[in-house]
Amino acid sequence: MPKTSVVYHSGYGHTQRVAEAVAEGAAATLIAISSEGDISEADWATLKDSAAIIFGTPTYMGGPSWQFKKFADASSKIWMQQGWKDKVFGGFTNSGSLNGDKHSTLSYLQVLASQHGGLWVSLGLMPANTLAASRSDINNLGGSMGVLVQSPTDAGADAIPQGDIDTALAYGKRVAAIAARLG
Ligand SMILES: Cc1cc2nc3c(=O)[nH]c(=O)nc-3n(C[C@H](O)[C@H](O)[C@H](O)COP(=O)(O)O)c2cc1C
Repeated sequence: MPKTSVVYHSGYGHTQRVAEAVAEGAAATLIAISSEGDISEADWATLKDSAAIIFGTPTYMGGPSWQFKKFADASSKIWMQQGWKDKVFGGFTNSGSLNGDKHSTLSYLQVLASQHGGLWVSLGLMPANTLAASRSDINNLGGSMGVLVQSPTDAGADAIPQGDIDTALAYGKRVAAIAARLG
């Protein structure tokens, strides 16, 4: 099985819970970006060795957190050498509102992957959008580019709806399977 890594930032633990679900689905290594926006040299080496990299960040003010952006900017050194070219990439974001402008964040993650010459993996799940649909259903937020998650702002990560966690699990599995197929 090719190595998959999930590199994410979480300010208050909600996005971390999503990262854990994606990593569980992908059997991936988890790399947390620190509150200072840094990862270790060993973490950079892990990313270099990975066939697939999945980015994760909360949506803050309609985009990635500054800590994730600092990580992305630091990856410009790798971009110079096209060191991540042809890797498989994916992404997820989490916010307080059902919409919350998460699309802007996912678009940014896709652009980052594309700058690195990567192969972006879509969500690949049909939306749950019938009258009977609920927040317990897979892809109930109806995304297609990557994983969208909504966390109530007055509760901890355990209040994230199961449908969103299941979506994250399924996406991790999909990214790892595609990396294996290309492997
Ligand atoms: C600085 C800041 C900006 C935020 N901006 C947005 C936003 O644009 N849209 C939204 O729906 N929620 C927004 N939120 C809410 C967070 O996305 C939400 O609480 C999320 O679960 C936080 O994830 P975390 O615990 O991993 O940091 C913002 C929160 C903070 C602290």
